[in-house]
Amino acid sequence: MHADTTQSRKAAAVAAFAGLDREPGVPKPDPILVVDKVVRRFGGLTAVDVDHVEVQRGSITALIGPNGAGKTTFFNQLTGFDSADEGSWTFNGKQLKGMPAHRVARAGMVRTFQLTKALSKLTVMENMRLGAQNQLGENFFRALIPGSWRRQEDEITERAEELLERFKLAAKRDDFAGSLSGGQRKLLEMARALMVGPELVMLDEPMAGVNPALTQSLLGHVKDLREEGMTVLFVEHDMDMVRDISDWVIVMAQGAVIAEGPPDTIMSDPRVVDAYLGAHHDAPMSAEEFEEQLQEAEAELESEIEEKA
Ligand SMILES: Nc1ncnc2c1ncn2[C@@H]1O[C@H](COP(=O)(O)OP(=O)(O)OP(=O)(O)O)[C@@H](O)[C@H]1O
Repeated sequence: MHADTTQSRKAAAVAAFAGLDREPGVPKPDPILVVDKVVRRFGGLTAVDVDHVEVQRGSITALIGPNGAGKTTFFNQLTGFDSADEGSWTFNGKQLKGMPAHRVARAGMVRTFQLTKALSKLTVMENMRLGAQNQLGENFFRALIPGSWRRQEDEITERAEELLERFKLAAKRDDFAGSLSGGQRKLLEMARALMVGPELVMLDEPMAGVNPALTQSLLGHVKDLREEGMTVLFVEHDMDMVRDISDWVIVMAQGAVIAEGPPDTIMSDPRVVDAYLGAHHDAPMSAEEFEEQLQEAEAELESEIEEKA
């Protein structure tokens, strides 16, 4: 990828958000995904209650929020791994509600999954091939045409090999996925999702368990997806990553979208600070805020010591 293309993709993403209201549900200039009134209840608990949200095509959008905010449940609904009780959503203008996961993937929207125990016992290559099969579903008619199944198999292997090369996992091709490091697992999760050539890639905590030495390389891979014209929506607790790579941030709390905005200002939005503090979760503090907190805590400690003395 040439530097000027890289610049223009990033610049286009930034320009698309310039001047937008920082309100939940704000319309985007060219949304690839539009969600309306999606609700998911578990018994008496309303895990997701999203009134309206849009994801801008060609951008990297972060979905953040305290533990239990409903981010994973929302991801599962949009990608057909769980059903919504109410609401609808369109991807490229096409209604997706009720569509099973493999058809959602075929339509161009995929989500990554953290490597499960069962997948850890398969090789890297088997994981890649399975990724394609699961996502594509079975095509019985094609399977009946002599030779076409074989051809499809060869195409899958070829694509898997290209992706493993790109993600620097080619040497690990025949190793068990469970033997990979945290960062390599994340690369495999991303590579698997790309097996179906998606337009929108939804990453589930791409930084979880990654050694700091690999952070930059992983961030680079995520940025590359945008440079290739894909849209990225990711759930992440690592605020450094959110600041570093996202063009726009959507914040969920108690199932609803409570704030949206660019990464440099969203962390100081009082609604966001309240949501994190209310949930007793690590607040996304700036260095200055952290310093302030530290000084307050030290002052409190000193006064306690003085009182006791
Ligand atoms: N299958 C389920 N059955 C019952 N309750 C569920 C189920 N899945 C999720 N929940 C509940 O729904 C709420 C939202 O959970 P969810 O995992 O979507 O939040 P999250 O924002 O992804 O949290 P985290 O950041 O900790 O992963 C939580 O209160 C959770 O306990």
